[in-house]
Amino acid sequence: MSTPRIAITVGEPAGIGPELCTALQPGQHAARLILLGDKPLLQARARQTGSAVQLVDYAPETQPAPGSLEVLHIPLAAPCVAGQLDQANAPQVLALLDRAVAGCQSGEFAAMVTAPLHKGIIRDAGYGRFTGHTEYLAELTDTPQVVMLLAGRCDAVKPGYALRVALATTHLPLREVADAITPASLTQTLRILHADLQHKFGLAQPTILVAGLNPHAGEGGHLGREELDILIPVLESLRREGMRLVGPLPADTLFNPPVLAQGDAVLVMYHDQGLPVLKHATFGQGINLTLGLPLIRTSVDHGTALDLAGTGRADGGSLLAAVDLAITLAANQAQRAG
Ligand SMILES: NC(=O)C1=CN([C@@H]2O[C@H](COP(=O)(O)OP(=O)(O)OC[C@H]3O[C@@H](n4cnc5c(N)ncnc54)[C@H](O)[C@@H]3O)[C@@H](O)[C@H]2O)C=CC1
Ligand SMILES: NCC(=O)COP(=O)(O)O
Repeated sequence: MSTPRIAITVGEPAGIGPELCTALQPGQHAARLILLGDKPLLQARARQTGSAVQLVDYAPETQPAPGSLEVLHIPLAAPCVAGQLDQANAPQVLALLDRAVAGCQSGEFAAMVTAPLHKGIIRDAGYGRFTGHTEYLAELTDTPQVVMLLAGRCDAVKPGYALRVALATTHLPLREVADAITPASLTQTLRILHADLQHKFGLAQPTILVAGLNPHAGEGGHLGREELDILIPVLESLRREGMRLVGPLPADTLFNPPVLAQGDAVLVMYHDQGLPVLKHATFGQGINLTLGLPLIRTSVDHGTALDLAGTGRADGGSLLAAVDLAITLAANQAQRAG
């Protein structure tokens, strides 16, 4: 069997993505690592941050020399200075994703890993509907609904415990969150999460802890009706299908270790209900995985960190974890396919 190829998009050129990518050690992975980005930028950022890695041009059918990182060169539109955003380069950031997706769909790549991009500069450049990788990849692959899941090891719950936090809504203004949680969307989110806990994480009968939307999970309807009108009926209906669902639970106490220990994953209703807790517990080694896509996509748990770009001080642990997970998921998928 040939060595799997993993596409790694280097993300926002002014951020820490390029230097974290050139700090990867290809010899440590059972896969070919292909960096999708501007080659001169990657060479410059590697020099600036003290990486001696050998960057070679990607040729699909040619196995690179041991220890070298392959680069699929997609040029920037304008020169880039670390830490300084330039909307002229936004189309290139999206072109990296387009190329990675095309390669995953054709079978050229076994999986894709994304280094962080800057959502604001892409919007400033005129991509008015862009809200993040998750939504963009769903659109590119014609997937009506996907689920964002972040995960990291959290020994405070119990040794080796994997804290997995999935989101019922992703990058939405808070004002729009309640309206976005419908019986149909919540049902589909739980179906995708349940199926991927089984297939991607090997949990035969996963237990999902579901957070309420309102304070105290609505306090019996006195602090909001979404639990009574939407969450409880959806959970009851899916329980009748055999899913193990606990909740809706008040989000303020759900993340206490004894409660977390009863589940395999948490479903929160919105971005900042769950991710601050996850990042507090696991920042620097967490991963972000998009569930429900027809391809494997993992990512980092952090953003572009413009304040650190070019310094070589950014922690590469999360990118490493994302690459490792992509390789594992790709190997599992290949094994299932026979
Ligand atoms: N997967 C992605 O593409 C993600 C992109 N973002 C985007 O990144 C941009 C900046 O977001 P912020 O909220 O400022 O978050 P951020 O994660 O870029 O920075 C927050 C703080 O964490 C630090 N930090 C981040 N990554 C680090 C690392 N690897 N090692 C050490 N310290 C690190 C930064 O220096 C900063 O102090 C935004 O446009 C946001 O949308 C944010 C999260 C994920
Ligand atoms: N906070 C996680 C995050 O914003 C990741 O977004 P995405 O770009 O991976 O969709």
